[in-house]
Amino acid sequence: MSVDERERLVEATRALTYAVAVTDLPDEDLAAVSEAVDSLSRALRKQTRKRCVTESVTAVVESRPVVLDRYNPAMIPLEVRFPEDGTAAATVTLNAVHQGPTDSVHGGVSGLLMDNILGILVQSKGLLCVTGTLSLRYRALTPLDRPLELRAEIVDHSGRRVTVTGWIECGGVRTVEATGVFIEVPSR
Ligand SMILES: CCCCCCCCCCCC(=O)SCCNC(=O)CCNC(=O)[C@H](O)C(C)(C)COP(=O)(O)OP(=O)(O)OC[C@H]1O[C@@H](n2cnc3c(N)ncnc32)[C@H](O)[C@@H]1OP(=O)(O)O
Repeated sequence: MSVDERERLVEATRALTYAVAVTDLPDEDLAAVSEAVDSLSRALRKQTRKRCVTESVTAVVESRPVVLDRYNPAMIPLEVRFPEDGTAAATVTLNAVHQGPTDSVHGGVSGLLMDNILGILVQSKGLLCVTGTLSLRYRALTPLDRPLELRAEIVDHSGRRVTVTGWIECGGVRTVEATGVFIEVPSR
């Protein structure tokens, strides 16, 4: 399968996930849909690989934007830009698939987004790290269906520890603040 066809399949699958999350069809109409979806799963499983397709970490450089999790339909694709001020930035809109119990973005999903943008900023500097500690402060509910602005900046690098802060804003209101301590590891 070519990469473009894979991306098309992943996009279609995300659209299906959204449709499943919000469909209000009566139960009697769902059986046929489930049957069709099961049949698609069987078709795809005829040939599988062990892990999801990902971009190589060493391909992440601050001179060009990168899309994280482009080929994993269960993750949130994040196009990360690296402005000249040395930070990382991304814009993303989430929907009902990622809702928490308060009709807003699930807090764990916000944590995932923060881990990703903080981590990829560190990686873009050529530092191979894993997340050691990630702290989050939820200042306000993060809305669904509206563009969210994500940002990350490195505030300290001492020894193997790289400290990064980041935040999520919506309409100029900061809803989440994060601090991550990333630990340099030997390249595998
Ligand atoms: C397209 C592709 C995109 C690629 C880019 C994608 C970006 C996505 C980002 C997601 C990244 C992840 O989710 S990574 C997955 C989640 N993280 C993990 O699973 C990490 C699991 N933990 C570990 O592997 C380990 O505990 C390590 C590597 C973190 C540390 O073990 P170690 O190597 O033995 O190091 P150790 O000697 O203990 O400590 C080294 C130094 O770090 C400090 N240190 C150690 N742990 C911590 C900690 N949790 N918080 C603070 N500081 C710590 C120590 O005090 C010490 O400081 P000093 O005494 O030297 O001063």
